[in-house]
Amino acid sequence: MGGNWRRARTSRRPCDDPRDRPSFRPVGCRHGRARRRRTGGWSLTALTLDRLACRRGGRLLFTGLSLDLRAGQAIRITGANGTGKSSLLRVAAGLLAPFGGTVVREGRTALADEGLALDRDLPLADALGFWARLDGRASRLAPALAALGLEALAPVPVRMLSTGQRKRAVLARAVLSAAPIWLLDEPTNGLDADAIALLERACASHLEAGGLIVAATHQPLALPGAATLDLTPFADAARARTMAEDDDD
Ligand SMILES: Nc1ncnc2c1ncn2[C@@H]1O[C@H](COP(=O)(O)OP(=O)(O)OP(=O)(O)O)[C@@H](O)[C@H]1O
Repeated sequence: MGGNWRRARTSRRPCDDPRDRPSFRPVGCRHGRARRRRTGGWSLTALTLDRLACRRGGRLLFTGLSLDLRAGQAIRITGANGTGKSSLLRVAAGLLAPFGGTVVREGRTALADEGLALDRDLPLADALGFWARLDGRASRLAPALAALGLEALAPVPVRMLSTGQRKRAVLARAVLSAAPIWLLDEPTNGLDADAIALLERACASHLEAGGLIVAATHQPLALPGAATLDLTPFADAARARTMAEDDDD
């Protein structure tokens, strides 16, 4: 996952199609700017996707997706396999260039996906500690391990972790990162009920502190004040656009 963790950068690219108009704004929630000021968290946190289109493998996956998230807000992204949820997160993280539209990130970004990026031969605490030191967050290692119930696994080599334990380690990195923007790709994959409860608590704390969360998930995930965005209509719009362009040829 080392390649998936990036300092915030702002990318702007003109939308190539003014027809891409539908927008989605999550409802405001009680975790807002006032709370961020109270917690003394990040100075500015926002993620704005404007008329985003994504193309992969020569195929337009979705188009016309707009989203504006501020401090304390969260959204769940749903949609059938292959609609482009993971791709959307990669575009939002700045790892994949949008085909159309713009992405503006205000704040550092942590993408927690299937990648692990922890030294497999190190004990978990040392492997996570490597990143914690890089981020100047060594003192937060123990709380991050505790947040995902990993204390007992601290001395266990990463290669010996189970699927769910590895997923918890990935999520612990998000907690440890101090990045206000969390992009979580199928965060509940492999987690048992207790671990999901811990994840939900960690997410609630993050929002309370003025962070924001985008979670692509097929599973229920309780996120305070979160709306749900179904990617299907945006994938349908992409299909319709592709068909119209084919007809024009
Ligand atoms: N590196 C890549 N190169 C080309 N095409 C890709 C690449 N990665 C993904 N795709 C394609 O993009 C489409 C969307 O994939 P993506 O993983 O974003 O969907 P998803 O909605 O997250 O799916 P799932 O629910 O199965 O996780 C798929 O058809 C996939 O084959």
